[in-house]
Amino acid sequence: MTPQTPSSSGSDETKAGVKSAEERLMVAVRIRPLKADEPQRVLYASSKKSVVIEDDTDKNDVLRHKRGADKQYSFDLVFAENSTQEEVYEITTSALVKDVLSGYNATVFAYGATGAGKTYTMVGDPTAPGIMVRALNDLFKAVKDKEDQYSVTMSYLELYNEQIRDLLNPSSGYLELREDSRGRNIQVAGLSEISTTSTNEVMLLLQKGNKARTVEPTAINKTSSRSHALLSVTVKHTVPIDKKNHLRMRIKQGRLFMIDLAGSERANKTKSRGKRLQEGAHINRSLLALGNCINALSEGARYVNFRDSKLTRLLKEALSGNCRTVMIAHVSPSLAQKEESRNTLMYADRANNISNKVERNIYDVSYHVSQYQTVINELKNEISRLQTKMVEDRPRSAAPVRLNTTERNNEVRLLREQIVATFKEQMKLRRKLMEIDSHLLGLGMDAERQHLVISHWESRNNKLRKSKNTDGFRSADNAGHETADEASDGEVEGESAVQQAWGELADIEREQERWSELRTVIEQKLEDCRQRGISLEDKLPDILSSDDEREILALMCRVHELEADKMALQSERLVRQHELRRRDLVILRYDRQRQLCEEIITRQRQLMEEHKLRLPHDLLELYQIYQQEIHAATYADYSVSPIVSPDKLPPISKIYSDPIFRKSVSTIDLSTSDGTPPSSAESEEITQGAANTNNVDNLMGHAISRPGVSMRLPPLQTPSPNRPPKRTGSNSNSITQTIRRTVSEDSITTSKE
Ligand SMILES: Nc1ncnc2c1ncn2[C@@H]1O[C@H](COP(=O)(O)OP(=O)(O)OP(=O)(O)O)[C@@H](O)[C@H]1O
Repeated sequence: MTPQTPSSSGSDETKAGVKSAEERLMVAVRIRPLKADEPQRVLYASSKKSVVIEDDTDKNDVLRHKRGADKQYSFDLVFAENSTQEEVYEITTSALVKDVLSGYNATVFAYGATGAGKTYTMVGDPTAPGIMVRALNDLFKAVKDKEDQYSVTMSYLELYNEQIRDLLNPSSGYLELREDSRGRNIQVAGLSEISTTSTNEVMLLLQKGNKARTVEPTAINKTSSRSHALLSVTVKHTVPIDKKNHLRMRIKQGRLFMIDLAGSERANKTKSRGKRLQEGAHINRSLLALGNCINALSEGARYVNFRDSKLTRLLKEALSGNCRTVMIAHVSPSLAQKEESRNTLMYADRANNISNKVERNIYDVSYHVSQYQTVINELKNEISRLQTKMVEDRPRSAAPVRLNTTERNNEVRLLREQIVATFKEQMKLRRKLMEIDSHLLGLGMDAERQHLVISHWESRNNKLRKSKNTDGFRSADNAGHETADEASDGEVEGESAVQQAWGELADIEREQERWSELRTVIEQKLEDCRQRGISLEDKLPDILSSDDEREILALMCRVHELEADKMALQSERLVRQHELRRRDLVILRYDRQRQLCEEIITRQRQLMEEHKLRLPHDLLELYQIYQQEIHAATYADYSVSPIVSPDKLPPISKIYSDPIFRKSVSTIDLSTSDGTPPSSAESEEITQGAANTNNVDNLMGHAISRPGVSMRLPPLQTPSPNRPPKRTGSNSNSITQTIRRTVSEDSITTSKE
């Protein structure tokens, strides 16, 4: 077992995929400075790796003093009182950021008693930013200008009184924690995952999240965090598999968790009463559950109960899964907090024994291509085995001599047929395995989709419940009742959608089990078939001369080579299809973004008009350029891209009414898609719409034509909040599903070839 170093990123990828290594959780201790009102220092860093708690018994009381003694604790790192924020970040976390960029999961969490300095380390203040700010800064610096390769998403939640709240969208109410039946795949239903590549935006989000945290004064800390805060950043890096061939892509995905735990506390010390007392009980309960897990893990227990609290369920991956983890234990040097500091150090000492299996998360996008590659490799191995046999001079029996020519020829023909038949069967079984793998992959994706459906409806229901409660407080006018009724309808709908999704998830899991069993059976059949082929080859020396045998083996080599070439071609074709579909998806996404921009611009213009705002000249110019661009794109795309329907490229409708754009309106050809002129009603619609300067929305729905292209501008497809998702999910779901099915059909088609 390697002790975990925070600088462990590197190239450890193996041919088969990814190498995993056992790494010990790194434990660092940070001592905060003594405050002016604190009486006496009893704790200090005795070296860069050790802390001492002094014996504070009265030195004149010899007997008691003898019994007590200074106690030293050792850790991976100790940060003394004068350590800076930068030092702490650089030594504990900066390397984790690099790890996350190369596809590892990592967690850094701050533990300690109330007022010991956890929030200072994790969040800091504007003059001394903490780990969260610095890590996000470094991450975004690393991916800057590489938006085509990296995508970054972030979420921030707080666990307060065993309830989860989205700190980036605090109004969404309490969120549910979900996991599959085997306690894996832990997800927070409905948590916002914000995608951004802008450092400024992310800093604003972080500030917003920190402001939304539950903070209350206690006797020990004026700004005591009463909740555990979990910030998660996921970085997805898409790179070509080999430099020459940019069609095959690979995804590395790393996730960094940064956690500021609430402080462990003693009610009498924090002078907590009422609500504070209840909070404290929750905080302590979850920290106790965490402590139990740490104890069990450090003792190497086979079963660790993570289910006792939401905190431990959320930290399960960080503590026992595929994750590099750093714990920063915080202590105060003050005599007043000696007991808390001792407990923290003991807790941290235990955590020092925990180890995790860490591996890089690399997913081949062209999964099916890798399946082909596996079969090609197997064929190549067979070829080299046959070639070795060809050069071997194997002992021969006298049988060939005893047979006459016809008998020998018949025998040779029969053997050749049998060998070819077993080879064909092997190929059939290999393809069957590929189909099963594709199906299992599809089932995995289906399961993920069901989790998404559940998350979606859970969060919606939370919102509905919240709005219903708010309505309950309002005056009992009709409108209020209607909204409440709608909310409960929506809730019922949501509940049944969630139930259906859980049902489907259970079906999928059963299906996964069935197919996995089938896979094992086919794998065994393939092995039997291979052995049969080998034993047939072994019969060759008994009936054939060495030249005849070589001829048959050479023939077999050729058959294998041809099959391998065929597979290579099929995989190449698949790669191209993949790439085309991927590009289609990108185009669809851009088109969606463009439609949204369209709507935003149009609405903004409407507002400007309503408020009679004069548009600056340069903005008008920009509109004009935009419209020209849209026209140019329409002409260019119409001929080459069948995916982007030309009727999704409308100009800004309101622009037609602007004097500056009148000219371009007048050039619009009012013909329909089939080349025939529009009906008079249609022409009228267009003319009236264009002339109506006050009603932009009218225009958004009207038919506008360009040379050879008729368009009825589609409304933006805002999903109806009350409509349950279809079984195939949202648009993007169905796209994913289509892709999976098609790919899976590809392998099935090729298997029939
Ligand atoms: N290393 C440090 N240098 C300077 N000031 C510090 C340091 N650590 C903590 N402080 C100060 O001590 C006070 C308490 O720190 P902080 O709020 O971070 O504690 P905490 O462990 O997060 O407490 P709680 O669990 O109650 O939220 C704050 O005023 C903070 O600025």
